[in-house]
Parts: sequence; C-alpha cells; structure tokens
Amino acid sequence: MEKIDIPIIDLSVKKRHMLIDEMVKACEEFGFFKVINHGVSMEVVQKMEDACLSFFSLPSCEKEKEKEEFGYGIRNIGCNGDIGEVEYLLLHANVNSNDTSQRVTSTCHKDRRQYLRSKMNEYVKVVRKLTCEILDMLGEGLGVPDKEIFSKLVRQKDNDSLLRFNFYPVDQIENSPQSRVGFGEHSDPQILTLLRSNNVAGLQIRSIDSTWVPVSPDPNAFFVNVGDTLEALTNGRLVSVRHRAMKDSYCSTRLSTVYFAAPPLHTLISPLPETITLHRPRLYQSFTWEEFKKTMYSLKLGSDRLVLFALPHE
Ligand SMILES: C=C1C[C@]23C[C@@]1(O)CC[C@H]2[C@@]12CC[C@H](O)[C@@](C)(C(=O)O1)[C@H]2[C@@H]3C(=O)O
Ligand SMILES: O=C(O)CCC(=O)C(=O)O
Ligand SMILES: [Fe+2]
Repeated sequence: MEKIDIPIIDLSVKKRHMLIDEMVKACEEFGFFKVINHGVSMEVVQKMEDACLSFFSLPSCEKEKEKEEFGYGIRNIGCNGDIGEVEYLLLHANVNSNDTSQRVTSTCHKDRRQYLRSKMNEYVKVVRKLTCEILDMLGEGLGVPDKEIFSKLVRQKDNDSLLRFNFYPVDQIENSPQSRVGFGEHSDPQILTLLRSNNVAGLQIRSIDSTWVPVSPDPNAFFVNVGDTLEALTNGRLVSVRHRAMKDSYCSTRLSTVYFAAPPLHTLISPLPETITLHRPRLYQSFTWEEFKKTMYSLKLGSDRLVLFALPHE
C-alpha cells in the first residue's frame, strides 16, 4: 500500500484561481480529489442516509420487491457475471421522473417508497448543484471558451445521471478473510462522480504506478472521480480514475452514496478542440453517450471501454 496525499480542495478558500489550478492538476494526475467545505446541507445528507439504512435493514423479501422501483440488487453487479460483496440501489437521478403515486401498492409500501424517493430527490438537487460548480471550475481551468460546457450537459432536463447506494454489511460468518473486495476495480463511465460514505474505510484508488491507495473515510467530504466521458471530452488530459471498494470483515457496516453525472443519451462526445495540440493529437473518435453506454453494458466491470473508441496512432 502506498502512502500518497489525496488532493484536497477546500471550497471555502477565497482564491478561486488557486483552487481551479489545484483541481485541474488533481484531475490530470489522479482523476480524483476530495472536496471539503462544499456547502451541501448535512441535514439533507443525513436524512437520505438514514432512510437508506432503514431500507437495507428490511427483511430480504421486502427488499426484493424494490427491484423495479429502486433498482435493488445484491451481489450481482451489471449483467456480465461480475459479483461483489455488496447490496445496492441503483436508480435514475432525474428528479422529474419516477412518480410512484399512480402505482397500485399497499399504504405501508407507498409511504416508505415516497419518503425514500423524496429524500433521494432532495439529495440529488444539492449534489447536482455541487457537481455543476466543480465542472464550471474545470471548464475555466482548461481555458475553454464556454466554461459551462460540461455543466450544461448535466443540467439538461433529460440528463442520464444515476444515483447508487452501496451497502457493505458486516460478515456474519466466522473466520472469513479479514479483507475482501466488495466492489471490484473499475472506472466510472460518466462525466463526473460525487461519492460520499459514512465513517467506514473501504474506497481505494489506483495510482499511476498501479498501486492501490486507501482513501481515509470522511463523512463530511465528497470524493470526486473523473469519469471516462470527461477523459474523452478533454482528449485524455483529465484521466478517469480506477478504483474499488474493500470490505473489512471486522469493521462496521459501510454505506456509500454515489452520484454519477451523465449527459442526455443523444449527446455527441468529441474531444474539445482546445485540448487537441501538436503534443497531444486527437485520441478518441466521436461517439454518442448512448453508444458508449451500450458498449459499457456489453463489457465486464473492470474493462477498459475508452480503448475501443481510440483513434489509431500515426
Ligand atoms: C458490469 C457492469 C456494471 C456497470 C455496467 C457494466 O457493464 C460496466 C460498468 C459498470 C458501472 C460502474 C460504475 C457504476 O457503478 C455503474 C452504475 C455504471 O454506470 O457503470 C456500473 C454499472 C452497473 O452496475 O449497472
Ligand atoms: O463504495 C464505494 O466506495 C465505491 C463504489 C463505486 O465505485 C461505484 O458504485 O461505482
Ligand atoms: Fe465507481
């Protein structure tokens, strides 16, 4: 295990130019950084987290009923045979969609669903705002003419962003190995990911020299991952980070909450002209987010998807 300092961006610091430079540098070197003093209401976070923990503590038969509505899953990640030591909810983070009020269901289910959904929607609103602030700072730092070029994609009404809750329970089995992979190595396919967790360790990022770097938990912070799509949009200048989550058998239950900011399906992803230079010729062909998504779902969790869109070298 390597000891490296994860870049920390303190949004309460007034010198915006300095912050922007540090943020761009972190995305170039690691594709990852931690944000503190972000201004997101901890009350919103806490209520959403409590509602999720109550959900995960329900009996299995109750949770299984939420496959369709909340994308409940256990152990199976995606549909290509990846297995994790994790239970999760995976749903669209589009606050306008999924009105459950018309569905025929018992009052108890309906109340629980509506409460969970409302806490999630409140969370999405605040986390999307923070995501857009970060994307605007990156746009400014890269010197693109329209600094809102990235955030505009995420603000679109039909954006394809997702919200995921990963629940890593404590092992009930005696003598199970001390530390196992809970969620396998991968990069996130979208533009930007904002991840937070309770105060339990688990997240690791892979550094340039391929060693795993543990990220200390900080429930007051957000961790930001550059996704494959931002790597493609910036012609490989900002790099998508490979990461995984470990599960420690003797530790406490871990809950991570992950917001994946994505553009609308029809969006054409092409490297921005400002990122194509003599020293860095164009790396990727253009593709729509829909095409990329189709490819990603046909592949395993740990696959390198961007390589399939790389242009041949001269
Ligand atoms: C195995 C898979 C799960 C995944 C879709 C995929 O085919 C490859 C990418 C995976 C991933 C990783 C980051 C996110 O957790 C996720 C929701 C995403 O957008 O891409 C998952 C997908 C999933 O669990 O459906
Ligand atoms: O649980 C974590 O910390 C990581 C989860 C993750 O990488 C994901 O959901 O894509
Ligand atoms: Fe991830």
